[in-house]
Amino acid sequence: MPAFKTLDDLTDIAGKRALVRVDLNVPVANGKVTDATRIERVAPTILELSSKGAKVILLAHFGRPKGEPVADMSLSLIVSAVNEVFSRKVLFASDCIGPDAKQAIDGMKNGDILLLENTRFHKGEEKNDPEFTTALAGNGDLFVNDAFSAAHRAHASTEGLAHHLPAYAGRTMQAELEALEKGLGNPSRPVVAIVGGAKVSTKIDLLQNLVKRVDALVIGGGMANTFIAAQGIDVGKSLCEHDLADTAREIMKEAKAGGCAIVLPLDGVIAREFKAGAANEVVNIKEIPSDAMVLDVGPKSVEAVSEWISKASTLVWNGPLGAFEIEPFDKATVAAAKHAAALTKAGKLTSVAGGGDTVAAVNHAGVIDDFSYVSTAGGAFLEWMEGKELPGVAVLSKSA
Ligand SMILES: Nc1ncnc2c1ncn2[C@@H]1O[C@H](COP(=O)(O)OP(=O)(O)O)[C@@H](O)[C@H]1O
Ligand SMILES: O=C(OP(=O)(O)O)[C@H](O)COP(=O)(O)O
Repeated sequence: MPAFKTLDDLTDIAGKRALVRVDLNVPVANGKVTDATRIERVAPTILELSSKGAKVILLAHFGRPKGEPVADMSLSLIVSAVNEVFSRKVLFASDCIGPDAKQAIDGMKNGDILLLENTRFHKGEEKNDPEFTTALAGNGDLFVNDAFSAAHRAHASTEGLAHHLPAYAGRTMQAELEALEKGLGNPSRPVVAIVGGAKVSTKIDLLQNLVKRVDALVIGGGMANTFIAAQGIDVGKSLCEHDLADTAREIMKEAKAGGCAIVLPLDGVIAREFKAGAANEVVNIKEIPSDAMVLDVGPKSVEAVSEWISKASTLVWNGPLGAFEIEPFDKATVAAAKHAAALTKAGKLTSVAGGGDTVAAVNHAGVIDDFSYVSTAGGAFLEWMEGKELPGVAVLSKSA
């Protein structure tokens, strides 16, 4: 467990401007937050700081807008969900630096909570640019990082700020690291990992190390399509990153050499439209029509995944097996979640799942309370599992 300062080290903060990095990158459909877990998890830190009289200024990203304002990635869309979870009125400023931010901060009273607009609307955020970081730091007297799920990013608001201001870990940051260490610090074998979802390019590299630490890697979702295509199989219009075929082949080679089983789908549920209730059918994974896309793994694959979960003593899971937000493409994810939950309840499995959408999926399956631990983090949790140093955590230790 890394040593860092926590909120317990913060005394006499009435009137101080606390810049708090949180992860509010929550799933949204039709303008509504569909899973508020990440908001709920940062509430203790924010309400504690507020009750001690700090002016609480929230920094967060939302989606991947690539350094420019994008209307449907505005954090204004989630303010009402934040108000609801905190049972408080949270103020909002339409920029995270500059005159709009300054005006809003100058108007704050002790204990107020202000959410600043998406930090990723500025190119300097992801570049960890010193000029942008200095501008952010100018709005605060201290920095609290409570965004464990973004701690694998060395961005201005997750890493840079800790070089400018006294830095502290928030309650969720602390709790996540403690829970992961307790559940997975010395995992009981066999360890089975399930990795699915859509963030193929940002997660595929970490599989290279993960296959050295687990006994089996079950691949589903968009990630699976990339591995299937890498074997020369046509995946039609499926979500797939063809330029990562070499990386996928390399991972399969390394897994084989190290004795880690790679489990890929045998069949898929295909459709021609990405929408709920779209006409669909099950096909062999080698027979995907060129005008169709795989939106879920099929029943034979679910059976195989369930068998691997049954063999596991420890399960780590990030990324849904299919497009679970649109029925009936949630079937495989729900079946796997229920199976893992039942084994956990029976005391036969330690199960840890994480990631913004994975949490939503496990919630959708109705079994979130039966998992051993559910992390808010996906990529960060897998990188932690790989044994990698997370920049957002490392900098807190250095500044302690
Ligand atoms: N076969 C698929 N085709 C398209 N999208 C998929 C497929 N399988 C999963 N997804 C999508 O992956 C997304 C979640 O991926 P990701 O962001 O990597 O997970 P997490 O947020 O849990 O880390 C979901 O929105 C889901 O719809
Ligand atoms: O949703 C997140 O990560 P996750 O999809 O791995 O759970 C975090 O907010 C990080 O987002 P990013 O992967 O765009 O840096």
